[in-house]
Amino acid sequence: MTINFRWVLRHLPLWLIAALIITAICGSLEGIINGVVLGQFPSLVGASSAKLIRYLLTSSTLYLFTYTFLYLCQILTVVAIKHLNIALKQSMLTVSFQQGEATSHGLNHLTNDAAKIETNYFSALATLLTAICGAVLATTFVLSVHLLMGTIAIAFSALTMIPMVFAQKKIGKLGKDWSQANDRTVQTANDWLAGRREINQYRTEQSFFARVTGALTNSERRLQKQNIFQWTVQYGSWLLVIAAMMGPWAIGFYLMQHGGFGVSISILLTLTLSADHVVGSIRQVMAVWGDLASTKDLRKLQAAPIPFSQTAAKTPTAPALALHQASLAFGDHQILRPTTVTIPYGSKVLLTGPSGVGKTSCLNLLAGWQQPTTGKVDLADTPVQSTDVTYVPQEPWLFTGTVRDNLTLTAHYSDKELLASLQEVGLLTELGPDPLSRILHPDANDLSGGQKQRLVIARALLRRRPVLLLDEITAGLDDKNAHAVRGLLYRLPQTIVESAHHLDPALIQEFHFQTYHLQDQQLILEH
Ligand SMILES: Nc1ncnc2c1ncn2[C@@H]1O[C@H](COP(=O)(O)OP(=O)(O)OP(=O)(O)O)[C@@H](O)[C@H]1O
Repeated sequence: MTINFRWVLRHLPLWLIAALIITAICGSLEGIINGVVLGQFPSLVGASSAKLIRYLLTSSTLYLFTYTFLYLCQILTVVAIKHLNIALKQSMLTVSFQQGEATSHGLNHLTNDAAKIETNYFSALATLLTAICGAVLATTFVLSVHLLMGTIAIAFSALTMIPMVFAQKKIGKLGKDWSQANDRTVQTANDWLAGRREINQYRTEQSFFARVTGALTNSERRLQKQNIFQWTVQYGSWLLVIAAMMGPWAIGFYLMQHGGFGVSISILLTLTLSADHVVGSIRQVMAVWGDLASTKDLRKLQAAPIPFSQTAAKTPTAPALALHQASLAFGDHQILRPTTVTIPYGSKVLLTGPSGVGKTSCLNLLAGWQQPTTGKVDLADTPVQSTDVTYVPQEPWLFTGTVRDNLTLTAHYSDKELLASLQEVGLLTELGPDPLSRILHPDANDLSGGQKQRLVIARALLRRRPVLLLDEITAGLDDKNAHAVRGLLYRLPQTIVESAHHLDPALIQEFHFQTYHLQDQQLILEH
């Protein structure tokens, strides 16, 4: 999806577009008013006081009129940019989420790219509107003063567009280079802050700081390169402005000397004054064109946002989970060869295998989070979706908010249900006197790793979905808690597929677990 002019029009209310056009036209009359007002000077020589006062009042009213509209146009532009920024950031957030983009990339789009699009595209479009209005009005005036000389002046003005026509592609590419360098800066800054402890304990502050600074310098250098190139193109346009002024004068002088087409020095004077507004507006258009071009690649989002589904598909009761000739590979790294396995509802399955063999990837496949390379993964004969199952990850994620917020995730559950789920995972007494209202900060260590894990399990228990996928959930728990949490989960009637290095043999036997060992890209049934 591309953020372009059509997108902008679609995201602005009609009244705002109309008001912007009207105020831009009325606010661009300065050039003409200058011509009209200053053009009357010769007739004021020896005029009466009354005429001079009338002249002053009329001139003031005309300037007041156009500046007031210019002000209103700026205010409406601010309103329009607010609308567009909200829509842009909503789209960026949605696309990053739906495309599974890395957090640092998503944040880079939302901050740096969005800021650049605001300045160099949205604001630039507003400037373009006023510049075009100014150019059109000044052109009309110039042509009405003298058709031939006006046409010549405008034709020469058009020359100033040439550098930008040739440079816009390169400016766009430089803009993209800058964004990629920025991405790297955000990534290294993220490492610097999130990896603070490792960096400190291994005394590598200097080299890590050098990495961040290097990335920062690189992105600033790229921005500088882009800006210098843009100004160089601008300089080329300015040089052509000289031709745009001297050319019509030369022709005008020639016609004056040979007495052609009624060209006089006063016509040339008026034309130069007003044509300067044509050239000035076109020069502004050119500068803005460079800004617009610099965002060309940034405005291409990875995809169009898809509206969020309101309701999860209804999952049938007691569904079987099945791999049908399902395989998985990341590029040429094969994780699972075509495999057919059926896991009847209520089964308890253990997935084992050496580190890095692909257990988490297989769980992601069963969760519908990862699409198989070939074959399919079904739940009750329809492709499994992430909303059909509950996946409890190795590293739990808590959201900023209260324990209640973290359990409900905005769904409706009674306090009784929430407290019961905390009780089930042994957290009820550990979280203080009013556990549901306790505020959590995802980045702070106000809960231990095991407590976080149990809170996420409580969140999963509330949902009672037919399949529970557990990925190393006991990594942060002591033996007693691990045994208790597993005992609780295994007693549930749902299907459970668990990937774990540390097993609980007694429970595995008690709940009749089937063990699949992942080795050589094959799932081998052991029991
Ligand atoms: N999205 C991905 N793109 C490319 N490669 C991936 C992706 N996800 C996982 N891999 C690779 O697949 C391999 C298996 O990773 P996976 O996390 O599934 O292993 P694992 O058996 O769960 O490991 P561990 O027991 O250490 O957690 C790794 O080499 C990993 O780098």
